[in-house]
Amino acid sequence: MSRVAVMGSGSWGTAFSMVLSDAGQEVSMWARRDSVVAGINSEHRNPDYFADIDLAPTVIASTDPRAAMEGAEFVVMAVPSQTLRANLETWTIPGDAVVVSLAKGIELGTGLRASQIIEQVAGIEPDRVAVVTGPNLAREIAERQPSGSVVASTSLETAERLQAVCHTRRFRAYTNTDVIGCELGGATKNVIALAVGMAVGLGLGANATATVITRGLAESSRLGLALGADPYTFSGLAGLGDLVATCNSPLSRNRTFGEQLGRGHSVAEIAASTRQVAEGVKSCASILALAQRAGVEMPIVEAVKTVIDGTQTPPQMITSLMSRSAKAERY
Ligand SMILES: NC(=O)c1ccc[n+]([C@@H]2O[C@H](COP(=O)([O-])OP(=O)(O)OC[C@H]3O[C@@H](n4cnc5c(N)ncnc54)[C@H](O)[C@@H]3O)[C@@H](O)[C@H]2O)c1
Ligand SMILES: O=P(O)(O)OC[C@H](O)CO
Repeated sequence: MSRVAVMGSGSWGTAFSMVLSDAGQEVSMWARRDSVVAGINSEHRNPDYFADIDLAPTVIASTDPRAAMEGAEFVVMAVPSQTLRANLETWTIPGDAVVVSLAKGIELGTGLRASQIIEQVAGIEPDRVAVVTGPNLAREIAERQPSGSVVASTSLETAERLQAVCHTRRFRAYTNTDVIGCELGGATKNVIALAVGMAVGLGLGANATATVITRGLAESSRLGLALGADPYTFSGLAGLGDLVATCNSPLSRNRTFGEQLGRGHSVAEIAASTRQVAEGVKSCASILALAQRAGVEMPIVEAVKTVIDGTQTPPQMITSLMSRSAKAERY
């Protein structure tokens, strides 16, 4: 049994805590709100996320980050990408713990992936940093539906240690050492899901959504290749797998956000209607900046950003994408 701290008690932090406890680990969660801690410790339920599903009694919670991380061999970052740096700056990671990111976004301003933020802020070597990614809609994981996932670290040994603590008969974790590709796949699929959601909200059909998904994968792979990723990662669970799950599921916050945009709601209205984060809304800008620096064309990401910025409407976005010059199909 390993002791694992999960820093963040939102959707994915809560569902991943269930995976870890199902795999036999002792889990200690950090939450910001007293009511969430009280619910987990006394009712064994998170009152704010999946309140209908029981947590194992061995899952405990605290609002004190130091107490949550005490003695942990793995510290899991389960906060949104744009808040990771500020949270990490206030935390002291214990001893030689492996730090694991669940985040799927690129930091605004720096263009850093979550693993790079962890290395930079916590001063941890890459071989002690890992990520979990793949087609893992939190609600389905919390319901213990079967899913594949990817645990990635530049150190295969670290990835295998993480695999050993979270692999279950319902959560099939595959190792990967291509952290760059795994994190880029997870971040870019959120932006592509916004575009697919817009197409759905506009009433477009399967041909349109399949085209956005496929060309979205092409531009994500192009970016990955330019930034040193293994292109095969993009045809795996962290790439195609997550893209398909997110773009096809009404459970996805990014696809849902896009769908609301397609139905004519504004970014501000949609953001105000939920407290959950659709990472693609911010990461479209940071991913586009990364692509421009690398000289990579990402027309769908660029088009999504115009809608988020309010310079195009979703129908105009579709028209502008369809009006691009004719091309050969290549990555
Ligand atoms: N929900 C999913 O299905 C899912 C699946 C895989 C990956 N992810 C990724 O995991 C990360 C976390 O997502 P989530 O779904 O748990 O998000 P969420 O919005 O449900 O929860 C975020 C958690 O972070 C905490 N937090 C700490 N500091 C914060 C701050 N400054 N602002 C906002 N929240 C703060 C919140 O209290 C909350 O507990 C994201 O990068 C997301 O893309 C989510
Ligand atoms: O709800 P979303 O859009 O943040 O997607 C959740 C997961 O990343 C799916 O794997």
